[in-house]
Amino acid sequence: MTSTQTFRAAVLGASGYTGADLIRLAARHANIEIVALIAKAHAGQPLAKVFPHLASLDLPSLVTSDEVDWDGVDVAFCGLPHGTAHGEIAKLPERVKVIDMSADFRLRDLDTYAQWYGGEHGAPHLLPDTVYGLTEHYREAIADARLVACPGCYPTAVLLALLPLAKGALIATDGIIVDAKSGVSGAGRSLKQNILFSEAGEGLSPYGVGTHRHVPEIEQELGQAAGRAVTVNFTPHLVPMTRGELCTCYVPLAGGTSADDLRQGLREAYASSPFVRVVDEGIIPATQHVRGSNYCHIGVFADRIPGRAIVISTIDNLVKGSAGQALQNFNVMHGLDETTALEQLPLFP
Ligand SMILES: NC(=O)C1=CN([C@@H]2O[C@H](COP(=O)(O)OP(=O)(O)OC[C@H]3O[C@@H](n4cnc5c(N)ncnc54)[C@H](OP(=O)(O)O)[C@@H]3O)[C@@H](O)[C@H]2O)C=CC1
Ligand SMILES: CC(=O)N[C@@H](CCC(=O)OP(=O)(O)O)C(=O)O
Repeated sequence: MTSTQTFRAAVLGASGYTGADLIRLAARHANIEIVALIAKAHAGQPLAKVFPHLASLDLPSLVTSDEVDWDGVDVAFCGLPHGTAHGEIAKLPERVKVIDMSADFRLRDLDTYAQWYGGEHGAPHLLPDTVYGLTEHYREAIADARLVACPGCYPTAVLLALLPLAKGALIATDGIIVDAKSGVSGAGRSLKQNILFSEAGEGLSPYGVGTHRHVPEIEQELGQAAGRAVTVNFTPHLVPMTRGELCTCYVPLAGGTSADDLRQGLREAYASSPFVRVVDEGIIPATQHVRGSNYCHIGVFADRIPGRAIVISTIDNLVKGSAGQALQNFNVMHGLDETTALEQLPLFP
């Protein structure tokens, strides 16, 4: 649907990577006027100083949240660290719609949240009305939501590949193994030793082995789809590239199904989803095929081990894995065509 209505948007975390990509994409959206850019350490600086690649945009300077006139804001995109976002979102007027890219509102169970994120939730009263923002699977609920919790980048790639298979009982739910890889921008822009060029370059580092906080998020959604508890073995790796994420999922087939059935099931599930492409046999998804775009490419392969298949899913962590998906949710929440301002093709090579 096309509309001429303009929505006034604030970006929290505008000096971070997800904030920057959100601004890059939203600046070309005909229905969005960016009215406030919020930061902490960088507050007071012009956007062009923090992000010279956005210098051609005529946008306000970075400010703190307290300096914003929230009466003049319709929607807030939140790219704050998890553990910070819930407190900041709780302060916003109820009439402001919120699209959160942090992890703070993704887990529905408070005990699970406390166990994996360490500490009490800052806004539990908002959780019951929060919608999980995996657009392709929650469109109707997102359309009516006030607060949307966009999935983590790894859960986005994994769940787009596996949710329809769990829902359709095409795979068994015990013994799913996910081998995941992410570019360094997934760790954000703040300084951390493990993402220094000299430590992340020319190496491949597993991390969060058996303990990564995306495990409960993936299990929450797969469990709900399957109608019973699901456990997933998930191991992420840091790869010396800037953007991109690729998840290789080793899955047990449900009795009698084949890799072809899985491919067919995914094709049917995503027949009306413009950003998910189930690639043809013979094509192997790679991060270079989706870089800079909102696409997710999924490939299905037979495994030499009888009774198993391999499903490979790839996204750009900053686009489909955060800012692009946030904008896709904005479009759904405002009755706009889902692809608005997300039409750009991947950047290759
Ligand atoms: N990077 C990625 O690929 C993805 C990230 N996410 C999630 O999105 C969120 C943002 O990530 P990312 O952009 O990478 O992070 P960055 O570290 O790049 O940016 C964080 C932003 O938050 C601001 N900020 C930090 N602390 C506070 C505070 N106490 N109050 C107000 N603002 C604060 C920073 O402002 P300043 O620098 O001015 O202090 C900065 O603008 C995180 O929750 C992350 O987990 C989700 C999916 C993918
Ligand atoms: C490479 C890297 O460090 N990646 C981040 C994931 C970023 C993300 O998408 O997830 P959240 O929104 O849940 O932070 C990590 O593993 O924590």
